[in-house]
Amino acid sequence: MPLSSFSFLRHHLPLPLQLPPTSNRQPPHPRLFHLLLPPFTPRRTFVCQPLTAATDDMAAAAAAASPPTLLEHMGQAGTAADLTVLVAHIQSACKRIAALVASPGNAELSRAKARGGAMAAGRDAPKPLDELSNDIILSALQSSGKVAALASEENDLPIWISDGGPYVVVTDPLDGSRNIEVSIPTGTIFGIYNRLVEVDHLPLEERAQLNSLQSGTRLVAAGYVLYSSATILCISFGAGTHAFTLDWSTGEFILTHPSIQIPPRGQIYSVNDARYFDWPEGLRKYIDTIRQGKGQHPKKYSARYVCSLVADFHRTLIYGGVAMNPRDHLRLVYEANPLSFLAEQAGGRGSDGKNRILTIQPVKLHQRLPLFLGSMDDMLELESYGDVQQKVNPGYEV
Ligand SMILES: O=P(O)(O)OC[C@H]1O[C@](O)(COP(=O)(O)O)[C@@H](O)[C@@H]1O
Repeated sequence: MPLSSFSFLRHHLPLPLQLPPTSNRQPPHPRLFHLLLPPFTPRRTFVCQPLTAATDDMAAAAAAASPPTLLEHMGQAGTAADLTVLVAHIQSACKRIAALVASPGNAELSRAKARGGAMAAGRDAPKPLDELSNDIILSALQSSGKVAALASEENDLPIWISDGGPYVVVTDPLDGSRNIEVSIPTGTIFGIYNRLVEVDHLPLEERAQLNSLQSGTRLVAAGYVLYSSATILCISFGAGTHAFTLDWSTGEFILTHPSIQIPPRGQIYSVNDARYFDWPEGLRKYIDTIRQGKGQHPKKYSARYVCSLVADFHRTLIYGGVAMNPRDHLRLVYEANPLSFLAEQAGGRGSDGKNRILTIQPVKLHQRLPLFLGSMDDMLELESYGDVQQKVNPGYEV
């Protein structure tokens, strides 16, 4: 029996698991039904019948009805061919990073570290995962043939890849990697710009620099990949924010959250509040007020802080509220800009406490700033306190 027939049947056999009648859970995603099926048994002999034209039609109809993969979605949206090729390479790189962060090798890395440097030294020393992730992304971008320059958190200077590449990519290849040893979610963040053809005549270093310091308003696309209980790729091409979940059985990112709209107001604030005593008066007042349910929204807010930017942002995008790091810590070019673009495309806001992030002109590749992201009403209320940027930044150990 051809494999495709199996795959068709897996999608059409009745579900053996019934949801409890009182449950308000959504039924599982159609592409994931087969994961709930028990292993194939000879009792289901009818599945071995050859497929007829009718079943072929049904298979085609089912394929048309199922949610698209990332690349199918881009095809339907009429995305430029060059951009589709580039995103195809980025998604492949991120699947490799997803496997890397889940690999048993990490446990050995952390045990060796805990033993106090018993790891191999020099050329044989294992590379930290953020460096490995950077290598994976660089190599994917090189083989895409679509990238002129890459600016990454892991490199002091932008890397010039190819004169003819139509795009420039900025990235934090593995944010939150300090959490890896305890299996807390991590993420890749990326932004895509057009190459500035008007500076093609400049010396290479200057060209690379100018291309990487483009203002966030010029982003063509931006996204993140969250490596957590599910691997989720969230992306915007400037027409809404959409999230795709990796189906490990097929290796495809499947559209699971089309046209995300961040609720105008949430009930969650996300901040490292061990720094309360270093915060300015305005921020303290804001947090004190919403905690007590005395703000514009009459409910008491809850606190959630993973300390992993992509995870904190993803939750905020779906549930609403505000995620913030009020000190000069997060990076404008490859963290704040892409995430603000996604927030805005979902109806939310990204600011440094005063200004819209996307309008801040970067002057340095690794420039840091306070970052506030979230629901429109929560953000406006927060900014109305004026004094929310933390000026004291002693460089906390943890
Ligand atoms: O220590 P803080 O101020 O809570 O910062 C935590 C933030 O720093 C990050 O870990 C990023 O920091 P690094 O770029 O130094 O890895 C984010 O994932 C997280 O949101």
